[in-house]
Amino acid sequence: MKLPESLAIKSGHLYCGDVDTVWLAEKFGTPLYVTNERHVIKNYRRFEAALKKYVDNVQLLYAAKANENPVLIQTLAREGAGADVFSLGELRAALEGGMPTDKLLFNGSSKTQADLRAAVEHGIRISVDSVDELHQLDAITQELKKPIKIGFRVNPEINVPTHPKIATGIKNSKFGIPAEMILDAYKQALACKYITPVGMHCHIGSQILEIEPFAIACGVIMKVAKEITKLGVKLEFVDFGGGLGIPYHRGENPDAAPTPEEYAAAVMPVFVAACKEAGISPAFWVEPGRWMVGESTVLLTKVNSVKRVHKTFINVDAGFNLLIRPAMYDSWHEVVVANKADAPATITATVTGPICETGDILAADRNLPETVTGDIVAVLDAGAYGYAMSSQYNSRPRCPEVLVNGDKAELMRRAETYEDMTATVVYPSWHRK
Ligand SMILES: Cc1ncc(COP(=O)(O)O)c(C=O)c1O
Ligand SMILES: N[C@@H](CCCC[NH3+])C(=O)O
Repeated sequence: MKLPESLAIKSGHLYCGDVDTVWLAEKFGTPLYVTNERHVIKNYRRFEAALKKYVDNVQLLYAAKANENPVLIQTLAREGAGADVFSLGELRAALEGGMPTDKLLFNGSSKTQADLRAAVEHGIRISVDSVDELHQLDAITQELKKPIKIGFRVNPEINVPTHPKIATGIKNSKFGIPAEMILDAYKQALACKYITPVGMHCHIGSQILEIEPFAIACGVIMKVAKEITKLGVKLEFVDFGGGLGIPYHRGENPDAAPTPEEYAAAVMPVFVAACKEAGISPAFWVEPGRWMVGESTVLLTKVNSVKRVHKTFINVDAGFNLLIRPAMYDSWHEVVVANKADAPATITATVTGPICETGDILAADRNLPETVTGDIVAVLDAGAYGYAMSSQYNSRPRCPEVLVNGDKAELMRRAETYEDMTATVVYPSWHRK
């Protein structure tokens, strides 16, 4: 199996950077998320360099939803990243991570008045998702007498080869405004006293392993850019969203995941030509989440027991409470027995979590080395939508997260406790002791 660059095998153990994951599991306990910071930094630099080969005016907005740990956001902020934020919580994480407000875009198809108000008060650009939202924003800006720059999210109506639950730019998606209705939205925005439309936003979906849809979307969006320029909109940015997939299948028949260089080679010429034709020079914005952090992280989990019945179950201490992707999208994550990382596969087994649901399977029917109680199983490529989508289901406190940099390894989030989980519980008066 071709491991992600964040990992290596040394003396039979799986390493993250220069740190033995088996040692990490012992020191910090399991389950444990472990992230290679240098890998995240490398990814950021590579993505930015690929785009900057074509135009200088490029801004990467890390999709904070993929992994909103403020430490990682700080890592990316130091590299110059901004963020796509989808909630007040993500906004706060981005600000705490040190991202400047002019590198943030407040996204969302169902924003509250409080969301809009916060964006206006912080002076953060907003991706407006409906004309109704525009009118609400108009009222807020008039009340606060504060100007705000916006873009609209355009739905390019493109089918993408990914799981239907994460295809966002398809015709019947809840996101964005269809291209045929967008001119009217911009006209209405131009008429608002404190609102200046300066941008355009789209996002066609996530975990996309083909490049063509990105280039097609760019063409559709830039056609709209030309039209709205004619209306009098002075475009400062066009944001093409995220979506670049990673190779979750790493064994036989590995995923042929596109690279940022391939992405840039397909998309940037379309963008550059369309800008030239329309006589505009907006910044090129992009919102990678998964590609930035997905491969950087493993979830370490200990084997509680091995059950040999009609098949072999390896029962581990992490389940869909900590990594919901396999249960939610039937996603594939490679698993490696971290303390037997170069041992030959001799059994076929299913790695199951401790949650009281049949669907709590992390990896089904995998070829693994002989595995026993106490072994450490590493679930690969868990950095995006892993901890971020975790829960406390079955009253299980969330596990800690460790950040590795070279040979250094420290907590970037401690384990939750029972007290953390119940801190918000309030007993009604007739229940008090
Ligand atoms: C608006 C928006 N931008 C960016 C992303 C990040 O996508 P990905 O993690 O696939 O790069 C998403 C998630 O799909 C999104 O909804
Ligand atoms: N949560 C999804 C990706 C959705 C991206 C957010 N729009 C996943 O784990 O693959």
